[in-house]
Amino acid sequence: MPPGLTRGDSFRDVDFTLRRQFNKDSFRPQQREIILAALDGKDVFVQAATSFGKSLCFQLPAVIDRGITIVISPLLSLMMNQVKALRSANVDARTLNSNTPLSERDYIYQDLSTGHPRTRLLYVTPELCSGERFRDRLRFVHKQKELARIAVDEAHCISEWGHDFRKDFKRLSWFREAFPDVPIMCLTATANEQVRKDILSTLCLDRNPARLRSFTMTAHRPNLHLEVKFTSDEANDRYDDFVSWLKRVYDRRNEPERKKELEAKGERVENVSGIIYTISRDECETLAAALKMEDIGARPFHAKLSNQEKEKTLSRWINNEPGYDIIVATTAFGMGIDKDDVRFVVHWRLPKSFEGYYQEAGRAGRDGNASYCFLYYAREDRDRVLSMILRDCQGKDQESKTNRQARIQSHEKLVAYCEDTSSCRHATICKYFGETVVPECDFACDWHKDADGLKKRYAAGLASEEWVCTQREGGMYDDYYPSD
Ligand SMILES: Nc1ncnc2c1ncn2[C@@H]1O[C@H](COP(=O)(O)OP(=O)(O)OP(=O)(O)O)[C@@H](O)[C@H]1O
Repeated sequence: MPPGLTRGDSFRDVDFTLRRQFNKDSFRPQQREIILAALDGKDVFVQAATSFGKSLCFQLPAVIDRGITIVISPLLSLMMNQVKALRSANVDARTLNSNTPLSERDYIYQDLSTGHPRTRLLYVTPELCSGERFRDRLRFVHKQKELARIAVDEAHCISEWGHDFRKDFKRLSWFREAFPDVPIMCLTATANEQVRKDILSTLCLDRNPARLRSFTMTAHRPNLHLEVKFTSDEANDRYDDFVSWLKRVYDRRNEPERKKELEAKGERVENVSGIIYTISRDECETLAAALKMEDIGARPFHAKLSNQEKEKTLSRWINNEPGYDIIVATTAFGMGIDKDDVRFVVHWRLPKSFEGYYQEAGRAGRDGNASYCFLYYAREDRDRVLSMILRDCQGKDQESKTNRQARIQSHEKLVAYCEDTSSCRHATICKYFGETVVPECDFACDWHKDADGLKKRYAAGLASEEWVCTQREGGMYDDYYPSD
């Protein structure tokens, strides 16, 4: 905590604040330690699995400490959702981004100009942090000793070695230069050794190791049942395979005993909440329409829909309304959305990166109950995705070249994961993130469930390398849809 900032003793009880403000009974393992380190004025690095509860690690100190906490986040949807949740818990949280209405923007700047802002948490984009107007206000707040902490969420975006590199994150080094006494917390679910190093050096947290507390937890999510499903352009059997799986789930829920249980809980048979990630808008629309034709409650969700339509879809899906059981989305959907009963996540096509795959799969089972994560893998998609990556990463500067190399590597690792028929999926994931301990897998992956069956499906399901190579050389996989 910057010198001069004091806290009222009544708020120092983190358990009390957890219950009173956040309506939670107890901390999850390590949360308390992280929060106490932050309250102690340390810089804090947190790496923890999706759904661990990372946000609380900066939100709770922000409520306890005097002054304002600036939260830097890369995604508008993520910011909006967190702000909404905090405001409903009576915390004065706000966001300043390209969508913020003028009146709110004026209010926030005015609030900062007082030097003693009432806002407890201000969520901003990294781009905003480079603007002189915003920086000026923060300098003033800092002078008044009211700048409590800087929290960098999704901190892997800092590194060109990461899958989601954003150049503006690099400029966050300004915070330590401008406010050397203000603690910084950075959080991520997906970072390997190189990315971790980059985060710490960009934010200058490695300059004073005594001031830094690092919490690196396992990426393992034991309740996720991971399965790779092999397919090809020729077989084109994703749809039938998925629908027959879903109908089997519905059938089981329709059995008299089970149905009675569900009715007692006020649940519908078809209320098996899920997300299907597609790679393009067209695919998203056509798939949602096809599922709807079969009376499956699926809805499309992509950037070109109106805000009104997206909000309606989202809130009905979150509230488990009939006809809104499955969201068919393009990538990035779900980040920051706090729906805990998502029972399955399907990747209709190979995602662009290993980290992206695991982040998206991590939207499932946030309540800790068993959930399914299917990835449909075709070698043709492997080559299409690679051509997409090469097309997206054409920058000539060193940063762009490094990022291109990192993204190609991540893609290759994901392909290797899909093509692997002799290891536990969870073990491969943990190893990817640099963990040395092999995680327990209680039949929660296709290899553990049936290693022989997996090998057979692999042998039968994919197009041959020779055929894919011929197609590739003919330029068949060069054009791919834009994803948004
Ligand atoms: N101590 C706790 N007790 C109960 N629920 C908690 C606790 N801490 C966090 N949660 C809940 O866990 C859920 C996930 O938290 P959060 O969104 O912060 O996860 P995250 O670690 O940021 O995950 P991701 O990287 O997937 O976004 C939220 O619903 C949050 O309210």
